[in-house]
Amino acid sequence: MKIASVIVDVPTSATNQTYDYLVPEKYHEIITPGMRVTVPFGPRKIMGFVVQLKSETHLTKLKELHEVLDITPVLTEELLQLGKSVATKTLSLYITVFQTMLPQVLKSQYTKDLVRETDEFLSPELEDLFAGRESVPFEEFTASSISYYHLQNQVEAGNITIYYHVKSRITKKQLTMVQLNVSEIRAFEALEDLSKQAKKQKELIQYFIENPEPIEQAKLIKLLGTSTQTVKTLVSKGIVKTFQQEVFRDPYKNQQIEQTEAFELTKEQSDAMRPIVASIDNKEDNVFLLHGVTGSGKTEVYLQSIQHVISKGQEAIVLVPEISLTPQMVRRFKGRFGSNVAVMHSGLSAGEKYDEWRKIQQRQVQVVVGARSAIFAPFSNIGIIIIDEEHETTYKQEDQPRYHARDVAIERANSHRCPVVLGSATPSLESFARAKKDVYKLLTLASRTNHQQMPGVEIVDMRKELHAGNRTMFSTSLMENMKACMERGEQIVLLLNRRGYSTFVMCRDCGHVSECPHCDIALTYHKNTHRLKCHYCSYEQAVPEHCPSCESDLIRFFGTGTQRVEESLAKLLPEARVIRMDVDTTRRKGAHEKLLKQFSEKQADILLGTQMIAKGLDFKDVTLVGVLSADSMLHLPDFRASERTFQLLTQVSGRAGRHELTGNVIVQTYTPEHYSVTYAAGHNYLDFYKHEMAVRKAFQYPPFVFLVLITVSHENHVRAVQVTGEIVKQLSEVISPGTTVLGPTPSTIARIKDRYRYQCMIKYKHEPDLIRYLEQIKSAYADEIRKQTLQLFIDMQPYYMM
Ligand SMILES: Nc1ncnc2c1ncn2[C@@H]1O[C@H](COP(=O)(O)OP(=O)(O)OP(=O)(O)O)[C@@H](O)[C@H]1O
Ligand SMILES: [Zn+2]
Ligand SMILES: [Zn+2]
Repeated sequence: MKIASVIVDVPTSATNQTYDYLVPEKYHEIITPGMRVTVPFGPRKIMGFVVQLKSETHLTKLKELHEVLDITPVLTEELLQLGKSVATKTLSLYITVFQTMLPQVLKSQYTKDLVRETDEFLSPELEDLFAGRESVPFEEFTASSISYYHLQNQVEAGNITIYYHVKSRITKKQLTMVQLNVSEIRAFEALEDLSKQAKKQKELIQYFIENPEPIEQAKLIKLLGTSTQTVKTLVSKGIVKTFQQEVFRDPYKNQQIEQTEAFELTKEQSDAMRPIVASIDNKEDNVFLLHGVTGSGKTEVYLQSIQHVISKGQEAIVLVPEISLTPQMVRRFKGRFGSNVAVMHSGLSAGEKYDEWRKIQQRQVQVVVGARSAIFAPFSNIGIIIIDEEHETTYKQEDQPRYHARDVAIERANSHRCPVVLGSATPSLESFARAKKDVYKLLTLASRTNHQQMPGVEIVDMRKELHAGNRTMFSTSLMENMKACMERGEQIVLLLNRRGYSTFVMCRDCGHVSECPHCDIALTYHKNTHRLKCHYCSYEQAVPEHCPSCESDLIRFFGTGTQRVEESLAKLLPEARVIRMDVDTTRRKGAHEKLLKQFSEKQADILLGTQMIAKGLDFKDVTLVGVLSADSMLHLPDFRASERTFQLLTQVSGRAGRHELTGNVIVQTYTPEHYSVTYAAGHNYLDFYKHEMAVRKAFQYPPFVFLVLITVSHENHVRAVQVTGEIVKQLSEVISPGTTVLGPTPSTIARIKDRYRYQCMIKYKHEPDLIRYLEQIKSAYADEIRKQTLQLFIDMQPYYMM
């Protein structure tokens, strides 16, 4: 008897367990944990993952599983284990985590084909099935009497692939390749045997004697000025053969990427790299924190460490924050490792993502560069995991499963016995504190590779500007510097820190602000459609002509969107050519890269943008960086507001003067004395760290404590408060004396989509049974949660307090 334990695709806590199914005879030899199956579940047939195989069960009446969907497992043993652990630690469902690990295409059932990958004789029964075709629908296979085991062998030998149809647009691209089918000696003989008239055939054979590698048929024909008929004739004579080769859609194929060579490392760089290499060689799962100022050559250390891993036949995972935002970064990895790199990010189509994933699964690449979810890349022999800009909050997923890529990286590194490298110019306080305690190993790059000075930073007090009668959003100093910079033919980066600063509509007479009728938040004005939108629930309405409250027609837009800065620039500095980069101008695929390319080709003087321009960009002619309003993020109700402000200012300052030309930064602010601003201006991470640590200690925030944020949402205001109160009470009864439970407090946005939101915060240092307590709370409200009248979000180590 063979029994499969299956996690089913029914995302509820009641079904968050394995179900046993009898494995039909025909699957006995092929079924492996990590394969997807369909199983009968109640009246339905649903998808699931096999997590275990066994020969006994305590159950008496077992149903048979319906179908095995994969011929080779889509999740490795290691990923299955990891999935379980992530689910437990984040209080998520197993099925949700498994699906997070896979590309979209594999999350549901698609029709699939068997695709022939060789002209070699397969086996009598498979030849019958293919009957001369290159691919056959999977159903034909299941209807035949061919065993799954037989098919699996052919798949593992690479003779057949299973192809999942996503949509016709995304199906696999095939190329016809031509190759010699005989030995070189036989080819010479064939050349002799051919008559004088068979000139074309002779040329073709001659070509293959000189170039034995397979070549695309279309290319060959063009190259030799020959025809398909010639190829066919030689195929029929058995001298050459053709076969189909799958081409992966390469999202970067239209870009010329120059090959780069390794730099000779500076002393600082090689000092940093030595312990990393030692860890790789000794198979130690150390976590390194590479603290390097902007432009100190962290990336080069990553590249050369990866080279070492590749040469040992191992694999590397590199995480970068939302990679589509840093095409320059991808170019650097592709430039060094060429087609040995898979790239994974949210900007790819479902088909492209699937292709990149398969390159990893089929061991066609040794390196993956990707955003957060690339941490689940199905490599089996990882030699290093790198997380660039480790302080970035995008490494934390904000919906289920609420995992942090850093934690997952450390767990995988432990399984693979390899190092993790966390790199940043502004490490998170958590990571730096761990490095100070020697939990992580600190590596430091204190100077820029070219020994360029860090750029000079001038802080401008915007209150004084206002008093002096300057009502524009540009200080006198910034204006003068921009003009001078343009006269020298150099370039400018202008940062508008828009978060918490969106454009809203206010009545000048009575101060009425247009708010969303379903959420407690001001509506955002969208200029291109001239409408007001809610960013939480997508509600929209036309801009009112009269104030809904006092009938006045003095309705005005407030806040400073990038569009307004652009308009203002056009008035004050008409000669400047401006590229605006924000969510609106980069929505289309590839737009981001196009804009950056234009800027690098000096088709513009000013690059104006939001946070997305602060990171990773490296332009040699940028000598001036202007920050329009440094403090717009400081006043967010979030204990990390100072840290984020410091990080952003440091990162954006790092864009100036990275090459021969010296750089200059102007920071405009209404709070020039704030330590985030002054330490960033002084390029002083260490003193910022000390100051901020003192603040965190005083108010008991991470890294001194761990946090859990529980958010309760209900349509009924009273019930929301009540449930939150009950949770606070229940927790207070069980927790240890050092732990604090705060609440119930209304969330920062107290209502979203007509649901009231209350929260409870736990601060703890050591609470070994916490997960169990939280699970108990979840199950206490399971009924209400299932009916969706109540929503309960539990966020371990939250990054957004809203
Ligand atoms: N050993 C070296 N010799 C010469 N140039 C180098 C060396 N290492 C790196 N560089 C160059 O120095 C510049 C800065 O390096 P890099 O971008 O890797 O720094 P970084 O620390 O990753 O910067 P940031 O955090 O600001 O993105 C790059 O143009 C890079 O090509
Ligand atoms: Zn009004
Ligand atoms: Zn809304």
